Amino acid sequence: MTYELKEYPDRELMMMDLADLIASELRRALSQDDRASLAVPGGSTPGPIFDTLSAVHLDWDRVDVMLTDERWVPEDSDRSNTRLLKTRLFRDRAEAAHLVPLYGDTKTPEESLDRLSEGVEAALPLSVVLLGMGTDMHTASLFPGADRLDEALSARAPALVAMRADGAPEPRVTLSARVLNDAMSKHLVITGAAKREALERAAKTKDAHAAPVRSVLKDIVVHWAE
Ligand SMILES: O=C(O)[C@H](O)[C@@H](O)[C@H](O)[C@H](O)COP(=O)(O)O
Repeated sequence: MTYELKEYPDRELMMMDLADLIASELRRALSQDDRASLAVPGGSTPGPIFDTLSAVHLDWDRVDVMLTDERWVPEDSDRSNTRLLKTRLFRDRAEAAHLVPLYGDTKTPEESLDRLSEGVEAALPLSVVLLGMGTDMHTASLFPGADRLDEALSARAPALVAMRADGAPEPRVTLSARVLNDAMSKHLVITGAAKREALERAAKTKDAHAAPVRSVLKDIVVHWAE
């Protein structure tokens, strides 16, 4: 595994540094192309990164932003990653960015998948991807034992895959490993001893099905703070 580990003295500093780093990578992408794209995780970790990022000077109206994965819950649910994105990132200067939706108001993700996939594909390849990880070694919604994990990890995977897993309380949609790995720049943000230990375990595991985060650990920078 070729991941680079960057350790920070504390979480606050890490979140601010990461926001600056993402902003400078987006600026570089915008200097080379008309548009740039950013994929970010939901969950409880990235909120402070979004807070800083939302205030940075950037041609946000030329940036497409999407989630790495979404939980199939309505947007007014506390568990909605879209809601997190809208309240923490899409404000201040970043309000001008274009949201690529990963949720549609249908009963199942499958009913919205074609439409959502079109939007995602139009914004590829990703300029920058930021990923999160769980202690069960999932990243995005690539969960160990998930029903469509094979498809999502395959070299010819579609951009977006609907996913159900014992470790996830609701159905999900997730970017596939192929799309995540095609990004120009990849980052993983983790905090605490348990996630660091899980990352080290994943790197040693041969089987990406047991440790799906392994599938994105090549050419990635892992950012860690206690
Ligand atoms: O919707 C989600 O759950 C995420 O996108 C997921 O992949 C997340 O990044 C990890 O589960 C870590 O979550 P925490 O940051 O809450 O630990």
